[in-house]
Amino acid sequence: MSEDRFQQLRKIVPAVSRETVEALAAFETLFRKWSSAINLASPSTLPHIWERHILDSAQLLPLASQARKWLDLGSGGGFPGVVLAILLKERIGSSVDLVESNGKKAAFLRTAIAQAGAPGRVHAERIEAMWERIGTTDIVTARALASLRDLFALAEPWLTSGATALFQKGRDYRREIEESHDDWAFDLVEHPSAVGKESVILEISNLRKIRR
Ligand SMILES: C[S@@+](CC[C@H](N)C(=O)[O-])C[C@H]1O[C@@H](n2cnc3c(N)ncnc32)[C@H](O)[C@@H]1O
Repeated sequence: MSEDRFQQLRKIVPAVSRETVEALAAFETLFRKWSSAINLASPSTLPHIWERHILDSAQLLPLASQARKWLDLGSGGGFPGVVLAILLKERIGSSVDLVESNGKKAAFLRTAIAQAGAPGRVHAERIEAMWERIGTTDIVTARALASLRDLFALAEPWLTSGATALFQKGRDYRREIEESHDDWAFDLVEHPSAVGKESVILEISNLRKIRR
């Protein structure tokens, strides 16, 4: 493991151990191996997995330092869900539920979680069917899954039951916020991304549906 990577991650997650950085590097290797067989990420991002995907996912952890129960919707190749599960191994009593309806991707997620011995459970199901199975949670994450408005519809049961959302969003995020206000009211904190210049993490709590 390179010292550079260890220091980069320490800037984002200050208490991270060398063992955890090694587990993340092993996840990156597994990701590359499976990417040649199934489509896990856009090929243009493959040379930059560490920065574009792993650090981008890791930056969510310090925003919820007390959270124990995490839920990642549409986990795809494991961002941010697998990265968070690997980091949460150091936080006793924490876990991540990962929901991914694509069977091949879910098989990859299970392999990655098992390889790392991370506290994650993979559900090869549709998000819409998961509320009763998973129940309340502290944090809901989702990256590159849907517009904010559609994310609210998918995550409504959790976000109206006390969970906080941490949604990574790109440069169009202001338009998405505006559009979502047609149907939803919520408390919002905008965090600048530590990784992408024009990106943000939207911390959303107290979601309410507007009844007209
Ligand atoms: C564009 S990918 C993003 C994956 C990952 N979060 C990332 O940032 O790399 C969206 C993923 O969500 C999954 N997905 C979309 N709609 C879903 C649903 N309703 N239930 C479960 N998974 C869903 C897709 O199969 C796909 O793997």
